[in-house]
Amino acid sequence: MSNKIGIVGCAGRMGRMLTEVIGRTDSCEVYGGTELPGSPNLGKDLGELAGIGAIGVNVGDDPLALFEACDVVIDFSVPEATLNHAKLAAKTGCSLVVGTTGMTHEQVAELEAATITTSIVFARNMSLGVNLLMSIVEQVAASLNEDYDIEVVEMHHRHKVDSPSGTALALGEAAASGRGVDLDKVADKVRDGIIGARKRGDIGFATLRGGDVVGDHSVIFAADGERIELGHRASNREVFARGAVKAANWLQGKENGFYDMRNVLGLK
Ligand SMILES: NC(=O)C1=CN([C@@H]2O[C@H](COP(=O)(O)OP(=O)(O)OC[C@H]3O[C@@H](n4cnc5c(N)ncnc54)[C@H](OP(=O)(O)O)[C@@H]3O)[C@@H](O)[C@H]2O)C=CC1
Ligand SMILES: O=C(O)C1=N[C@H](C(=O)O)C[C@H](O)C1
Repeated sequence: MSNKIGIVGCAGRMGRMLTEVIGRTDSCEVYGGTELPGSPNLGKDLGELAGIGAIGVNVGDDPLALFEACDVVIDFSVPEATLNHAKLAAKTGCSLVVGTTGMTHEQVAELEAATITTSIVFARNMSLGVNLLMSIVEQVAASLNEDYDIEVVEMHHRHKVDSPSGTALALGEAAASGRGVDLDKVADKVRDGIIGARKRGDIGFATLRGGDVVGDHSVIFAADGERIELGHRASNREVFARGAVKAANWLQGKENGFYDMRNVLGLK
């Protein structure tokens, strides 16, 4: 039976890419999509927005109706909207795939709380490559001591609003976990002016923004005399959309619970 997928934020960069990817994926269909009331895209055909031609599904502004009608909803939007959508998922029992970044620990805990009555996949990066990279970073960090300074560098397009990226933070968490420390205690995210020498054991972050860069991430382990660099570059958003659709199909028939892409990809 075809998996009925709803897309919230369906006119956004990821929303449009999702329509395209679902359109050419067997066993699922775009069943509806929403944008905020007042959006200039209300009433438009999702396929037209995605550049694949009309599919007979129009942009609405009633997320409750979407959650009631669909098997699973995919959400790449903003944290406040995602939390509202998690409540609707909990109320209706509809599954949810969340790619939204920029959420606080408290907001992620709220998302998880919704899984008492539904199933959610939450991943700050849905690509296979980045999820593999996380495992590798954890392993390398576990093998090296604090003589190796860890720095996470990311670059994204000029429209991105959150910093560091969700992926950069997830990579920092993987490094911290490998080293057996709490990222919140060692993260150094802001450097400006006479800040003094680098603190041993810190995990630093650097953010670059510009042009149409889809998403570049590097984790650098720098010691005296040598440097290891592990990285990933996304050259289009399709890698994220493919991961999200895989997660949406994987969720069919799953127990209520809070999952991530490493569950979906069988990496843990
Ligand atoms: N996990 C992953 O693999 C990836 C995560 N992301 C993350 O996904 C998020 C979205 O990215 P991107 O697509 O580039 O951003 P966009 O701004 O292009 O898209 C977000 C869309 O959501 C809409 N929106 C906002 N609030 C609501 C709401 N309450 N109901 C319905 N729609 C809403 C926006 O409308 P409007 O423009 O009118 O505000 C917009 O159309 C970001 O947090 C980004 O970091 C991105 C790529 C990959
Ligand atoms: O906003 C984006 O574009 C992206 N956001 C995610 C993040 O914050 O890590 C994932 C990807 O890098 C693209």
